[in-house]
Formats: sequence, C-alpha cells, structure tokens
Amino acid sequence: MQSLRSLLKPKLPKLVTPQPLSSYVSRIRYLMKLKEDDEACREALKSGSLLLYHKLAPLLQKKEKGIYQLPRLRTPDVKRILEKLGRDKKLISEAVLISCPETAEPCFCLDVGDLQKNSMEQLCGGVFMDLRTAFLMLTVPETTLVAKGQALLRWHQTHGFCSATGQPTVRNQSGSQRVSPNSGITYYPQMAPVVIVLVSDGNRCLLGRQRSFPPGMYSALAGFCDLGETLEETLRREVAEEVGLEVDTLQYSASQHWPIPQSSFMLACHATVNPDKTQVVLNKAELEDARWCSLEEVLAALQVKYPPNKPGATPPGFWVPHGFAIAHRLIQEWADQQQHLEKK
Ligand SMILES: NC(=O)C1=CN([C@@H]2O[C@H](COP(=O)(O)OP(=O)(O)OC[C@H]3O[C@@H](n4cnc5c(N)ncnc54)[C@H](OP(=O)(O)O)[C@@H]3O)[C@@H](O)[C@H]2O)C=CC1
Ligand SMILES: [Mg+2]
Repeated sequence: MQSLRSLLKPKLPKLVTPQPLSSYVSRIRYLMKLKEDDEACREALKSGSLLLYHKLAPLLQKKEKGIYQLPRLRTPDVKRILEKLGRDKKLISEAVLISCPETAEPCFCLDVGDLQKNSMEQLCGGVFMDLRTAFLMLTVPETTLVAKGQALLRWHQTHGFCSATGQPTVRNQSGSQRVSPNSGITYYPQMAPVVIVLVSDGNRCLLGRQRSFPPGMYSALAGFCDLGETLEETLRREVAEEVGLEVDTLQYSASQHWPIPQSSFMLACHATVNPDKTQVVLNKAELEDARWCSLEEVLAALQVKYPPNKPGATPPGFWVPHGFAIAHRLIQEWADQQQHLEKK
C-alpha cells in the first residue's frame, strides 16, 4: 500500500537533459534546412565550395604526375573567374547543392558549359574530363561526389518542362526539386532501380558481356526493375531472361548510385543456381557472351589493370570492371568467399 506522504507528494517528471546532436545528425539536419529554405541556401552558397562541370564533364586538377584531385573552388573565386570572362556572376545562382561533406562547408555543382572550355581550364588550373576517365583518377569518396554532381546537373538540364502541361518548371534554390507553377506538380531528381547479380553454382561464377562493353570486359548480370516488381522478382526474371537459368537462393550485398548513362540505383546481390542445372541459354539480344568462371580465372581477371594495356589492345583472358563499380565489389566478394572455403 502507498504511504500518505507519497500520495500527497506530486510525482514530478524526471528532467531529461537533451543530448547534443552527433556531428552526423547535425550535418544531415543542416542539409535538410538548405534543401527547404531558399534564403539559407543562398547564404550558404556565398561561402560554399563549387565543383565545376563543362557540358557535364567534371573539372579535375593535376596534383602530381598521373594523380588528379577534385578541386573545390570557393564561390568568390568562381565569381572572379566569371568576371574575367565577362560573364554575369548571376550564373552562380544556378549551382545545385550536392552535400555537406564531413569536414567541409556545403558543396555545390555548377555547369559552365556555355563558357569557352579552354579559357575556363586555364583560369581554374585544371581540365574538364569525361566522367569515366575521372573515375579512374579519383578516390572513392571523390567519385561518389563527382557522380552525384553530374547526375543532379543532368537531371536539371533534362527536366526543364512539365510533362503534363509542357510549361517550364521552376527549381528551388538548392535544386532538390522543380515545380510546375501551372499544374502544381513537384518533380524530384530520379534514379531507376537496377538489380545487379553475381550468379554462382557453388564452384564457379557466371560473368556476362554486352556488345557495348570494351573488348575483353565481363561483368555481373544486370537489369532494370519493371514497375511493380520486388528486388527478388527482378533478379529472378533478369537471370531467366538473359542466361535462361533459374535462381535458387539470393543474398543482398550492397547498393550504389550509378550515373552512367542516366542515374541508376544499383542493388547488388549474390545468387546461386542448382549445380546440376547450369547450362546457359543465352539471350543474344541482351548479351554477346556469358561464361562460367573458376576461382583461378576470376583472380587473374581481378589483377588486370584498368584500362588494360594500350587503347584498342585486348588483354589475354578477360577482365572485370574497375573497383569503383559495384560489379567489382560483387566479384571480389565471391572470390574472397571461395578462397575462404578452400582454406577450410
Ligand atoms: N555500376 C556497375 O557495376 C554496373 C552498372 N550497370 C548499369 O546498370 C544499368 C542496367 O544494366 P543493363 O544490363 O543495361 O539493363 P537491362 O538488362 O535491363 O537492359 C538494358 C535495356 O533496358 C532498356 N532500358 C533502358 N533504360 C530503362 C529503364 N529506365 N527502365 C527500363 N528499361 C530500360 C533499354 O532497352 P530499349 O533500348 O530496348 O528500350 C536497354 O537497352 C545500366 O545503366 C548499366 O550502366 C551495369 C553493370 C554494372
Ligand atoms: Mg542486362
């Protein structure tokens, strides 16, 4: 039974001291604010850093022989460059917010495709490079940033009109959305979901090659998700469509945004097929070839330097996509697992 004293004494709620937000949460909340608040975003742009692109080719700076970096020019520096070229500084306001990297100020991207490429390169002390070439020069965090910047710029360049009314759409300051004033439809940057899968029969893995791949390159199988499909359904359908096999089990591995040729959201999985039912029936419209590869062959392929040998030359055997592609990760994971099993 409760004492009279405890009944008379009102129970006060325990005071909870608010914990300071972690640096990650603070950064994410700040990014949210910049996306939603045009004025805050305009203010952030004044002192933020900019990745420059010329017709979607990112600007890279040479650090030393063969080593490049992604230069983050400050907004005032870019304004000065634009002034030198006699261009209106208002172009800066077309910059699109990419992210808030851990240690730095907000990072924006801007396409200066209307300006003379050579003059821009001279004034910025860098070169505009094709994105795939840039991927080979940069660190993984840099490739993620430069890919996102290009994807955002491409999306804005191709979504200037409302698909319902045909009227121009208007972007917010951060570039996180475009609105059609007439229809009221809001458009957001899009990615098409794609499943990429490395099929194994327990001892070997299946690699395929599309006609459009560079000579000698083989990769995991991939395919766009159809509307209404689950990841599992897409995976089973694509394997059946492309190589005529039925998947037994599947396991999710990782995901990646892939900007080429349009933004895809790559969902990477491992899958197994019955080792007694491995005969490939190739869909020639989709794949030029598919081959079952042993661990030794895969280890050799992973060693081939990218791009192999000289342009136009095909390396002996075959090779697999570079480490920046999620296909490489799947193939490496499979090889590691097989080596681990062999050691047991
Ligand atoms: N990061 C990585 O490691 C890898 C990334 N990828 C990427 O994955 C994507 C898909 O791979 P892929 O094997 O080509 O795909 P699919 O096997 O689905 O075949 C491609 C075909 O799908 C059609 N298509 C194009 N865009 C779409 C879309 N948004 N939705 C539905 N169908 C579409 C086109 O056919 P049609 O022209 O007849 O309409 C195209 O030729 C590619 O963009 C590729 O770059 C692929 C492998 C590795
Ligand atoms: Mg495919």
